[in-house]
Amino acid sequence: MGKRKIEIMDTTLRDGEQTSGVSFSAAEKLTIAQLLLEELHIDRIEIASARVSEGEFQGVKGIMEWATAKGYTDKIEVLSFVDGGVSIEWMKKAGAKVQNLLTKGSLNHLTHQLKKTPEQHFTEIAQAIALAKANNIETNVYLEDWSNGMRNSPEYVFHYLDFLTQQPVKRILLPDTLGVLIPSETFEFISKITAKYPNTHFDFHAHNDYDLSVANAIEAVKAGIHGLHVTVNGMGERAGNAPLESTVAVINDFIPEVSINVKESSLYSVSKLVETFTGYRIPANKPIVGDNVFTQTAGIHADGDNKNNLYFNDLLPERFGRKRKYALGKTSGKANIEKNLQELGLQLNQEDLKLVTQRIIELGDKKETVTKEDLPYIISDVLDSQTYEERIIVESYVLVHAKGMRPSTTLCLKIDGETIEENAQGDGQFDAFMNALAKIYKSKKMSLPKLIDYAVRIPPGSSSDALCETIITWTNNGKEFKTRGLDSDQTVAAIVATQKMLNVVSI
Ligand SMILES: CC(=O)SCCNC(=O)CCNC(=O)[C@H](O)C(C)(C)COP(=O)(O)OP(=O)(O)OC[C@H]1O[C@@H](n2cnc3c(N)ncnc32)[C@H](O)[C@@H]1OP(=O)(O)O
Repeated sequence: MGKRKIEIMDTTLRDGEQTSGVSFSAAEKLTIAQLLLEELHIDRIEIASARVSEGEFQGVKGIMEWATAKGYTDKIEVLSFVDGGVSIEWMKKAGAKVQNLLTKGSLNHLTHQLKKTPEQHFTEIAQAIALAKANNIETNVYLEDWSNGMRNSPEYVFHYLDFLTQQPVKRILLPDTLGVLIPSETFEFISKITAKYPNTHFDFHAHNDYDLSVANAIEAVKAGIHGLHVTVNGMGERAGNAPLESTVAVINDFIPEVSINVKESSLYSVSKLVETFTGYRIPANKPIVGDNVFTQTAGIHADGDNKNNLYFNDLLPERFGRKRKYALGKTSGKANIEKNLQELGLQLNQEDLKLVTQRIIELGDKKETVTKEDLPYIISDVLDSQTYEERIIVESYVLVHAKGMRPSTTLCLKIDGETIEENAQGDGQFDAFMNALAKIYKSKKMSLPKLIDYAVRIPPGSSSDALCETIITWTNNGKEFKTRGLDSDQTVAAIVATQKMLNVVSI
């Protein structure tokens, strides 16, 4: 028997955009829509709410022009309202072809928000569906607050579903709008519905208020649901929606009787792009996509990985386009350090390895972060040897920051013994420094890694003359790495980190 297919509907561009403080531009929406459909192979996407704004209208119009040329119009959905045709008119002008009509799935919401009777609501819904059909727009229907409806007014929900399943509706969408379900209830409610209406397509839409969105989505699949709603990075209102990444991994690893289309190996790159567009940072411990989730910190774990991969589970980072890392700090043993040295192409004898391990543990004890790129410096320092020579040295600089003037820098850089001087302006002191550096590199026809992240923190435990730790993330030839600088001045710490970067890439 073939596997049961579960449709994945991604609503990053609609419900995900309801994350407080997040707003996509039309161009960002188009890029994300293209990646969701073509790179990740998501089945359907919900891209906006109708009527919201002119920007939203332009976003939908742009996506629909692209989708029409590609033949994807039936994969693209817009949330619409029971509003006497205003949403349909808006969608028609934007070229959208599928409405997800927002209706009331609990008697409580119907009575207190719309202040209507079920019969009045159903009549208006039938009109909205008919009007859409007349305009060549297909209809799916959301039962907003459905989960509370099943708890508190099940007779209303079933009365409504009896009516709705007779309407020309393609899918019925069952949201746990307030994220109140627990897995056993999700299974019970959805089982009742799929048993009663075996010929109707139902989607489940989870929210994460109790951190149960993925668990609920899984129970919905077991109870016979046909589609699941997710968002990239679990974005969404309040605690967000079911995260695409973990929902996909759990289904693939634990429910073999169903299949989904999503391409796992592109999950990480799309997640990072959405993070960049939204400025909504992915927590480091977020499964699949967080910075730390494929990093072994404990020495014993790194050692076990060398001995038959004893500390691996099925979530291999390569599945998601990622790599395992080995952290450096006070819980590192020599196995962690050897793994990092291998990556840098460096080797130490056992005695030196012990000394370097000891120094890293000491730094970790002082709460300092140690990156792989710090290793050459630590080795050179600990072994007091010529192991590591700097080819490139920031010899001197003047940083100017004065009110009413653009920040500027004069920089003298020594490359293989030759000193070169340049001036530049920038948006800030460090930007001016980087612009001067870029000029020097250009004149020497050398390429400079790209800065992709800049984080400053004060190591906990520092006294009032606090040291700043600046950790800069760079990319060079598709490889990402971090360097760190420590100084009482933030810009100087950044320059220290930059000098390390210049030498690391020239090893
Ligand atoms: C599934 C979900 O996540 S629900 C999220 C729904 N999406 C959104 O709200 C998108 C953003 N919303 C908006 O831009 C606006 O709220 C609009 C354009 C939809 C409406 O704006 P406004 O007219 O200013 O009203 P407001 O924002 O206060 O919304 C409340 C009105 O919507 C009505 N309403 C609530 N649910 C619905 C519905 N399903 N269909 C139609 N109207 C509804 C309320 O009864 C209320 O009407 P009233 O003022 O006549 O009492």
